[in-house]
Amino acid sequence: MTEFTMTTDADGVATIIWDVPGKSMNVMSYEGLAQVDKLMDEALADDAVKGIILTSGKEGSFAGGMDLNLIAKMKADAGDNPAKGLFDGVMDMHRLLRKIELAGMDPKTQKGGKPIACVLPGTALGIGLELPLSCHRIFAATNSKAKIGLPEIMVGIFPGAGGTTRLVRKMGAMAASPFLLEGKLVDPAKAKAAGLIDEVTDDPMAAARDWVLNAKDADLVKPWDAKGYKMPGGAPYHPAGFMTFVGASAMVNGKTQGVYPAAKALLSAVYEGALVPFDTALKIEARWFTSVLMNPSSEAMIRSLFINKEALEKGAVRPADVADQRVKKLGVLGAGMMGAGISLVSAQAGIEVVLIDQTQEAADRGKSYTSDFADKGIARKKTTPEKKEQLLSLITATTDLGALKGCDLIIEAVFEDPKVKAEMTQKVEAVIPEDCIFASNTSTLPITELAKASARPEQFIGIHFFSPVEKMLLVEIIKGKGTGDRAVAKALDYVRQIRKTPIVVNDARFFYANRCIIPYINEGIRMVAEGVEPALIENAAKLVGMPLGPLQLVDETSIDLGAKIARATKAAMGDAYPDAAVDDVIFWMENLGRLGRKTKAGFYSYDEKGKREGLWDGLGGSYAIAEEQPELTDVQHRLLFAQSLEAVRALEEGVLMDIREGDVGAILGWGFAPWSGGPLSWLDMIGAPYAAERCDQLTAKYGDRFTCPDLLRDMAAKGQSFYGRFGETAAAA
Ligand SMILES: C/C=C/C(=O)SCCNC(=O)CCNC(=O)[C@H](O)C(C)(C)COP(=O)(O)OP(=O)(O)OC[C@H]1O[C@@H](n2cnc3c(N)ncnc32)[C@H](O)[C@@H]1OP(=O)(O)O
Repeated sequence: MTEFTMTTDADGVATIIWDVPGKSMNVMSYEGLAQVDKLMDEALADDAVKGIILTSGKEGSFAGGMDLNLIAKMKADAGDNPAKGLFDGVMDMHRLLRKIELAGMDPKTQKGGKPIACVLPGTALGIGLELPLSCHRIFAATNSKAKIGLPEIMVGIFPGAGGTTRLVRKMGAMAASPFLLEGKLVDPAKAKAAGLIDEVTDDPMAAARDWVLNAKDADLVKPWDAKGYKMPGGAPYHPAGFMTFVGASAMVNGKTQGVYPAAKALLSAVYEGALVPFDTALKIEARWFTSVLMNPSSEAMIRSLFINKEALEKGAVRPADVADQRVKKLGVLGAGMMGAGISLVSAQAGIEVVLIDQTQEAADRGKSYTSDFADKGIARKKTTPEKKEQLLSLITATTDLGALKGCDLIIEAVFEDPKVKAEMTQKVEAVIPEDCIFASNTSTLPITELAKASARPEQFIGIHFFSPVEKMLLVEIIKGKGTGDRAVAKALDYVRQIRKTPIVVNDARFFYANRCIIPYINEGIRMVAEGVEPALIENAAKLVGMPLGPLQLVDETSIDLGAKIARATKAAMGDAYPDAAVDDVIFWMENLGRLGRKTKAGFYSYDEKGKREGLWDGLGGSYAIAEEQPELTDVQHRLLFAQSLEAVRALEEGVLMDIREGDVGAILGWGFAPWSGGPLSWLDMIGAPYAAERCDQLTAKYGDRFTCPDLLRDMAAKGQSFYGRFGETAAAA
């Protein structure tokens, strides 16, 4: 497949166009690298060529980077000695980019090279920016929608095609760190201001051509190849540079708790590379990049956070034979926090919204959420007053159910009371079109039960948002027993419209996400009851990559909600209810009125403004700290297994229908240790035999809730992994 082509004009300007057939955006492949390498060789050797322009044939983008599908299997493709195979492959990439950079110039005189410009019509990410960074000048089109940067760290790798070494030498470690360590993406104007690219213009091809035809020898010499080069901000052996590196290291460790291999490797590559000449630094970068590619975390992160996330967003689990169900008019019942957030994200997607509440004041308050959100955007120059008006014009706040006429989707977000919900369902079904889909945003009530109030149970479904709606990326779609395919397709098409990631699960107590997060919180609280040092519980959670410790999480979601869930679960389970020790602590806290952040008192103490201060020292008064504290690994495993075993049980019971959804949903829904790729990926990482053995040990020590699920036991016996057992499509059924 031809991915790069070259033409040379009468003035000797060779234009190399990157245009991968059948892709809406270029991505780099092994074949592409070989092709651009060959064309560069030809252009550099051809006396008729005076200069080169590298650009893309895609409108609005240069490239999305190296093909992440390829990176995910690079290790498997690298032969019997994968570390060597990977290192050699990375060094080949470095050689190509270095060849572009040196452009055939005489190494002694630094003269006689051919100018190479890169033209970016828009988005340029990963190697799609590293390749331009090796050229002599980068011209970008004026395109405020374009994203420019190095997002590799977000999927568990780092810019390993010279981007790390070049950026630090170009702008200094301090200025480079948001791009390298946080994967910050910017539009062309900001990229130019930051020094990532050189020019932004309406006609970048003309500007590049002009530059190529007039460039001087000195214009081709990169700062790091020029005599007397000094790293901006200082190299680590200078006091200022040293402090930058110490600060960056502390910041990275603070943010990642050392569990993300890519962040550590990146810092090492930057530090060690800054001490040595450029070409040696590239080798060091290649060595660290290889170590990251060898680490199972990078494969798991790419799989869950890019490949499978994207597959779910693009309809991997959508019923195939249902026509397009995009939403035109949405009715939202209940203008509280969830209803208001759902209205906001729907209006942002251009959907007409009718927001209903019992009083006009309540409905207006819900709409004002969108207004306030837009005001913040205006203050931060992310939107304009005109766009705000446009957004607000899409939302009708009213008490009149008649306004729901013509809606093709209703999302009910009223009080979590089955009676209230049933009444609303019936009232609303009387006015909406026959074919309208009715969804409940309940987080706790079974969909099949709620659907009993509906005259059209096949059109009844759960669409469960997480709070705050505008920030949380996951939407959990719940199929009740009677839910039909059109309702599932409608929910999926709607989630795609609002640009969130869906998972589809079968109905069961707490569905999937809450079902897994509750055992995590409960395990933390149970440890408090046992006298485990609360700081040990919270830190153990952070050290395995959970964004919030279980005690902080219950403070955020509120302790009275925890108590309410505990009462309802106990009522439903009767004697089989396993969490009495947890209730002891939860009800005690509830009686004390320490309900979490909202009362500025919970497992943590808060100041007047609600800022978290530290763990509440009164806890030890009733739940004395035991003299003997458990091993850190035991605490960590209790917290991880509590969630992961629940995910396995959800899979066994058919609540989860696809293991991709189990992993993606866990990371996006409740922040399950992203470095691991999700709970099922984590179990794959530690291996089923070890996981089963740990289950037995934890069961003997702490109780039956750690009993190894049959599925995991069977996998252990057969030496299987989840992704191995469930195959390419990863479908559980
Ligand atoms: C050593 C070097 C390492 C690297 O370079 S690692 C890769 C670093 N790059 C990334 O992490 C970026 C990943 N891609 C994205 O985040 C998004 O995509 C974009 C922001 C680039 C674009 O988003 P949007 O405008 O919403 O378009 P869309 O539909 O997501 O993407 C257009 C098509 O491009 C494919 N794509 C983009 N980047 C990559 C990539 N890096 N690897 C594989 N595919 C990619 C998508 O899948 C899709 O494809 P289809 O048109 O077939 O649906």
